[in-house]
Amino acid sequence: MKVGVIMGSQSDWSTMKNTCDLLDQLGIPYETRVVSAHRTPDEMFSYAETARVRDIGVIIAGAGGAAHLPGMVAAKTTLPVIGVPIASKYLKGMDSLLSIVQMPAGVPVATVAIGEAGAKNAALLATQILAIHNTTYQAALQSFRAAQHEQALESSDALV
Ligand SMILES: Nc1c(C(=O)O)ncn1[C@@H]1O[C@H](COP(=O)(O)O)[C@@H](O)[C@H]1O
Repeated sequence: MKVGVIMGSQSDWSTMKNTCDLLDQLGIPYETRVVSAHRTPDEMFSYAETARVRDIGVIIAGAGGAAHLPGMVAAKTTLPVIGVPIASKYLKGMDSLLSIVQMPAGVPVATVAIGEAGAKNAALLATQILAIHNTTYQAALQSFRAAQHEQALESSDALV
């Protein structure tokens, strides 16, 4: 089972690369695609409708501005969808965040923080979902946490 990483535009890649780099680090298979509710609506529906049979277990959707992509994908699949708000030029991603997070009851999108931190947490959340029944992924997450723990302690030592 893999993660589907999609984004509304190629211009989102500098943020969404953080998701893919972390999935690589954790050893999680994924595919990437530019799909847009606005610019390629038919392809977006087809992506969402076929995701499960193509062995995708979780979808991570990054979008900026009027960020309809995560919600529209969520409307067409019962796979979990994690939305990453991209930092937009004029409104700094507040538009993206509110577009993604304020879903009506019945069609959830798990929304993470704006930008790089959110993109990384999306990868971790997706891995945690896939790890429910996968002990290899559980071990990868434990190693990640252990390394993070060491790094935090070391950064504290470096303050002197
Ligand atoms: N929010 C969406 C959707 C969508 O929601 O379907 N499609 C493109 N976009 C967003 O438009 C922004 C500007 O895109 P361009 O840089 O291509 O003009 C991007 O952040 C993209 O996610």
